[in-house]
Amino acid sequence: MTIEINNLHKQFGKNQVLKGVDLTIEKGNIYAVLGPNGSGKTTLIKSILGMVIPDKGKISVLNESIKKNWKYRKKIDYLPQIANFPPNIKVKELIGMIKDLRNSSSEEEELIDLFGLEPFLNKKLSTLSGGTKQKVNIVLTFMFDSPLIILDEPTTGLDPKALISLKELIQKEKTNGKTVLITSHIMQFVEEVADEIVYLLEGEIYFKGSIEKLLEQTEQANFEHAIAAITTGSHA
Ligand SMILES: Nc1ncnc2c1ncn2[C@@H]1O[C@H](COP(=O)(O)OP(=O)(O)OP(=O)(O)O)[C@@H](O)[C@H]1O
Repeated sequence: MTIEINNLHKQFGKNQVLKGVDLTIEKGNIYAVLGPNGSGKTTLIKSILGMVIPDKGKISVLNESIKKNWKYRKKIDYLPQIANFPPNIKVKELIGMIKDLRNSSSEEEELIDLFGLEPFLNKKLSTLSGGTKQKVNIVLTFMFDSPLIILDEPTTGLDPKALISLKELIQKEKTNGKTVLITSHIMQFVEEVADEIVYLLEGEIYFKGSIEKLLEQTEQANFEHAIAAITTGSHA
């Protein structure tokens, strides 16, 4: 088991975001964490990363409780939704900096090649387009060799070629036995990469299972409609 979450609660002020989340993430699968805007996907992911401290509940990552334990973070490669890197440094300097910070072995050359980033290595981050910045973020995430990969909205700004490369990269990591957790609002992308759907609604896991099971349960013929059906159904 890669991640085990029991009875997780988190509120911000009066806003109760997570109200008793129970979730098991098994090794070697690709999971999509879905849910409407504001349903708590990022809060859940940040709780797993130790960036949000839960009010109640227990989280174990790779069979270790994460409470008062920071070493487990080294076993996770994380792509944040919005990466705030210093604007004045060059792409290659940023890559070097992250390598020094992580102090782990990395393989970035192949990834730089895959996303066509060579011409940008000597450019400052502030001069890059949104999609190019996201490609740099992807390189920074995938260049290490951690057993757990967490991607928050990884497709943002990517062109079709980069999107295909990202999908191939995710599948390759799965073949290598990695566990991948993804949030995305792009249903076509989710349908193509995810083995399991985890659907958060009103602070709880409303659905967990394969896309086939979701289609059956919602009596819908298509995935995007099935997801929309859950969302509208609950608020009707
Ligand atoms: N640090 C914080 N302080 C106060 N409220 C917060 C904080 N972080 C998140 N929230 C609130 O918690 C709720 C859940 O936010 P979260 O970002 O987890 O949702 P999400 O499902 O990832 O949304 P989206 O699909 O829009 O990215 C929102 O109402 C948000 O305003």
